[in-house]
Amino acid sequence: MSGPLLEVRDLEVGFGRGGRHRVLHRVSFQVQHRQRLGLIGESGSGKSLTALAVMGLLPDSATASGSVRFRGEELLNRPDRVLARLRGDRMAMVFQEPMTALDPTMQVGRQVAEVIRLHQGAPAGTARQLVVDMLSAVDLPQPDRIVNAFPHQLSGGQRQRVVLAMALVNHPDLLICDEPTTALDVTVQAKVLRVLDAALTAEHEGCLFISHDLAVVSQVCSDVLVMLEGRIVDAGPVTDVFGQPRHPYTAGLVATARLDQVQPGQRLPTLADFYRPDQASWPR
Ligand SMILES: Nc1ncnc2c1ncn2[C@@H]1O[C@H](COP(=O)(O)OP(=O)(O)OP(=O)(O)O)[C@@H](O)[C@H]1O
Repeated sequence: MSGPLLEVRDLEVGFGRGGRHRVLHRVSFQVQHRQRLGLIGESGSGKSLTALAVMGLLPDSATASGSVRFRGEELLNRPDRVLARLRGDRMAMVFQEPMTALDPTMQVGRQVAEVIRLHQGAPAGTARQLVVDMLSAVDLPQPDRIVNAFPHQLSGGQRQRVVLAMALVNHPDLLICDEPTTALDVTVQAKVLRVLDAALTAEHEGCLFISHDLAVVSQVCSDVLVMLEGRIVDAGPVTDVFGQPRHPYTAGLVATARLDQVQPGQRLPTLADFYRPDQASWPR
């Protein structure tokens, strides 16, 4: 397909009467097919609101203007039934805290099956094998047992992998991740990132990956946007933006993350340096 997967142009979001308290200022960027675009910036810079605007999940108190086009179709300020059709089907989102996406009263297998049923129309029974395959693909141990577990019986990292399974099971074109591993400890974080990397590689999905962690973004993403006080201040391939930052704010971020010790021209390590996903094992 020609044209970008996602095109955000002059997105402005404000709160208060008439959106007078503006928090996003003329935010413009594109996500191409198969591109992994990182979005970094400090707390309060506007990363989450950017993602929520794309997903049509801004709070009612927000006023938004500009344009958000997904595969050429305008989404901004469209009715919720149009956006609900796209969410979980062509676009999916993973939040920082897995319990926001999970129902504590329902077995996780049923929750994954429910997503399949809603969007693929499959009867609940036929989905079971696909659910087990999906839980196995996100590297959950004993998936045929975990399918019957309730969220509170799983660890944080296991829950986030269930959420990833729910986000990926309908093969969305665009996956938005908002700090998906921030709540996890470092080893579990690495595991969830490996699963995500394998999924994105196997499915050729586009990804908007929000993080405040430059090292994580340099591992997962090919390109990056740097956001400061509601504006994009730097953008480009990860190696360029982190290797030769143009904006002083980016230079400061890089200095504190010590990514400046990477020699010019030297490739930053990526997950592929540590892990080769088995593309054939990804369930369909
Ligand atoms: N519902 C709301 N009402 C008023 N202001 C809000 C609301 N939600 C967010 N904001 C403001 O918008 C700005 C951007 O918030 P946003 O959540 O997008 O930041 P962020 O970069 O994702 O931060 P974090 O990394 O902490 O999640 C902040 O100044 C925040 O206070």
